[in-house]
Amino acid sequence: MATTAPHWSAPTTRRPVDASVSLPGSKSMTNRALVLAALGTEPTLVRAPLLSRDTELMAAALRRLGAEVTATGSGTDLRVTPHPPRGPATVDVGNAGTVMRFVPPLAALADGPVTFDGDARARERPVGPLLAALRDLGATVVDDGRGALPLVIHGRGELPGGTVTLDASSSSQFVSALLLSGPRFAQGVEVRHVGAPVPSRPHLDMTVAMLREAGARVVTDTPDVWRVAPGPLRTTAITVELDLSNAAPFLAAALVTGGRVTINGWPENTTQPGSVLPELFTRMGGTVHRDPAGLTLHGTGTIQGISADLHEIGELTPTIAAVAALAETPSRLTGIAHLRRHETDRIAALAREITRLGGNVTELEDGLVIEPGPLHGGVFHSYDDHRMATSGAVLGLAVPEISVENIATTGKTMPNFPELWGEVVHAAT
Ligand SMILES: O=C(O)C1=C[C@@H](OP(=O)(O)O)[C@@H](O)[C@H](O)C1
Ligand SMILES: C=C(OP(=O)(O)O)C(=O)O
Repeated sequence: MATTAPHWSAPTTRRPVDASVSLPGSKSMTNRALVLAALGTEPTLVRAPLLSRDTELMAAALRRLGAEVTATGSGTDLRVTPHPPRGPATVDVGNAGTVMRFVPPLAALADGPVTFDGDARARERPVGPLLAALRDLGATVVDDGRGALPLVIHGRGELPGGTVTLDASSSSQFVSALLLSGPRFAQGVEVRHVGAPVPSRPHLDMTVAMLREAGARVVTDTPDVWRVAPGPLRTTAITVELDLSNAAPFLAAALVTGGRVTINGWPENTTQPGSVLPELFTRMGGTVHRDPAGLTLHGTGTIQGISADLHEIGELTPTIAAVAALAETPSRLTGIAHLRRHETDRIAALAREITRLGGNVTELEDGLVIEPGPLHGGVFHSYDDHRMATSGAVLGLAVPEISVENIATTGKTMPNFPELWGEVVHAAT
């Protein structure tokens, strides 16, 4: 008989946390690195990758398409040996947006059919504009008739490529997906976005920067137009930065407890959206200090609410909303309608769960208004969403007796979250 794991009691502390934290690698950079390496001309060492559900799904997908992906050294790096992509193959995308969007263009280069399916939620997440773009670029795509998973790409071993126009307002990953495989299309690719602004700009910058690092020629001199020239990807090593999005709940712990958290090895220059966290959490009441060891956030004992357009940094919303629910003044978080099609409808889920704990939250079409007020304990549901689970943990620091349902869902991007969180809270002075 199937058993359900017990809810996880989120640790509460009345004392300031005082900890230095070493975080695993970035999901977004790991999965880009794996795709670029699989499309390369020679074996590539991916250093310090994230090992989690999303990256294992990506590695498995690339293996299905013929690449070799193996652990090397002490098991902390991955070696990718590319081979021409081939079908027939079946790819499980789980609920990983990066696998669901980045692998279909690569499958369009395969010789043979490639079938994609995933978790129930994956069938609800948008992929239609990407599929239409692939068809325009010469691919044969058979979907379920709704422009969603499950789908089959019937590759012929090459793709003409060329210029394509699409609406990427529901996910930046459509553009990243086409650009990442673009060097291998016969004519390269020119992607033109039309429609409401593309979200998650830093992730597009990350795609462009990593393509260039791997030897691709990318032109971005016109807003909303990206051109990738055809040519080889001659990468031999890619180093993955630590995951700044998963740094968010740990920095929040300093703010919420009036303590100190240092994120070891914070990168000096980065395209990750988490680079805005120091400024954002300063506005919410913290102070930030950088030195060669890393980035330190000190909480001051007060938490201010914030008015912020989070369109570019949507994936940080669940943590920011949790901090906002503990603030002394109201917050207004906007520009994040696209979060309704993330791992779960994050706007509805945050509103429901914070309200359930006594909070005062108004759901907007594109965001949340969060008013100050006392919270009480209860079950915080995670909706199979890693970032919902970690926001429950942030609330639990200050509110006794919160239990998070399905903390294991943090395994999507951070399997060691519960242990590391326990160590940080334990390190309260
Ligand atoms: O390219 C990426 O690695 C990502 C892009 C963003 O997706 P959306 O643009 O769909 O929000 C982000 O939310 C996601 O977590 C990771
Ligand atoms: C939206 C996210 O993930 P995905 O890559 O599945 O889109 C996320 O990690 O917050």
